[in-house]
Amino acid sequence: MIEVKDIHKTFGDNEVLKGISAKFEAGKNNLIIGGSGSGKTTLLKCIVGLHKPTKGEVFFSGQNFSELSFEERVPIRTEIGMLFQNSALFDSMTVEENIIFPLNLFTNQSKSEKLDRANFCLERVNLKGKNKLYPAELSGGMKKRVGIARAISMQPKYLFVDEPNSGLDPKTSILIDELINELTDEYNITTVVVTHDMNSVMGIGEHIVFLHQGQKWWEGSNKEIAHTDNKELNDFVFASKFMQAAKEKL
Ligand SMILES: Nc1ncnc2c1ncn2[C@@H]1O[C@H](COP(=O)(O)OP(=O)(O)OP(=O)(O)O)[C@@H](O)[C@H]1O
Repeated sequence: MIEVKDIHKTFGDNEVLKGISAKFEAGKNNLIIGGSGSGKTTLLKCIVGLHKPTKGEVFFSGQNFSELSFEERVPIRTEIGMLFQNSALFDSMTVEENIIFPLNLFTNQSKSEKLDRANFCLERVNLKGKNKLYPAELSGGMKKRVGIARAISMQPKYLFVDEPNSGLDPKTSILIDELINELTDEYNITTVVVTHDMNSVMGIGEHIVFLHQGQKWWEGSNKEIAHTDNKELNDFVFASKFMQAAKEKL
């Protein structure tokens, strides 16, 4: 489980996060949603340590990450898998080399152990045999799946995903969501996903934190969202006529 307590983040005179507290449980898809500029990515970066919160604390399985030194954070870092926007694959490396990269950095595994792990992860994301391709030879959906394979190569306890559906067609988006959902469940991962995608919200949003103007404005599940009377959340989720019509049928 991950817990954030009273997270504030200010850039210059721009107070982006104004005291966010939330718990993200293991084995659950935890979604952070909100309008553009509401602070979603900033919150994600504060949790993983890419930003230092101006105030507040982050706990990984009860351990206060915020008060650890860079070296003391290493064991937790090795338990974190990340998939950021545009998949962030290394273009000069093959698919296999990309997946093995974290294993080279953080483990003493032999070459054949690393290869076995890469093959296992590739199979798990339905890309068996694509080892020797380069990122430029992959579609957007395949790149995301390689990104996921790399993120799970270290068997993470925590998985952070920023906009997994950006640039994907609706069908591929759903496949990526389902994959994240299955892995979360299968390995009891604490998964935190930042998303704009309403299909994801309704499809895999077991626990949703809605940010508005730097604050936690609403929290609940995809089932609860359909019946919320929170105005800002309603305006955000059911902005389109199509979503409004869908809501009326729920
Ligand atoms: N490194 C930074 N330096 C200064 N300001 C920043 C920095 N990172 C983010 N911000 C500001 O913080 C605010 C929130 O940005 P953030 O990327 O967290 O929003 P978001 O909700 O993820 O938006 P989007 O949905 O558009 O990606 C924005 O006003 C942005 O300009």
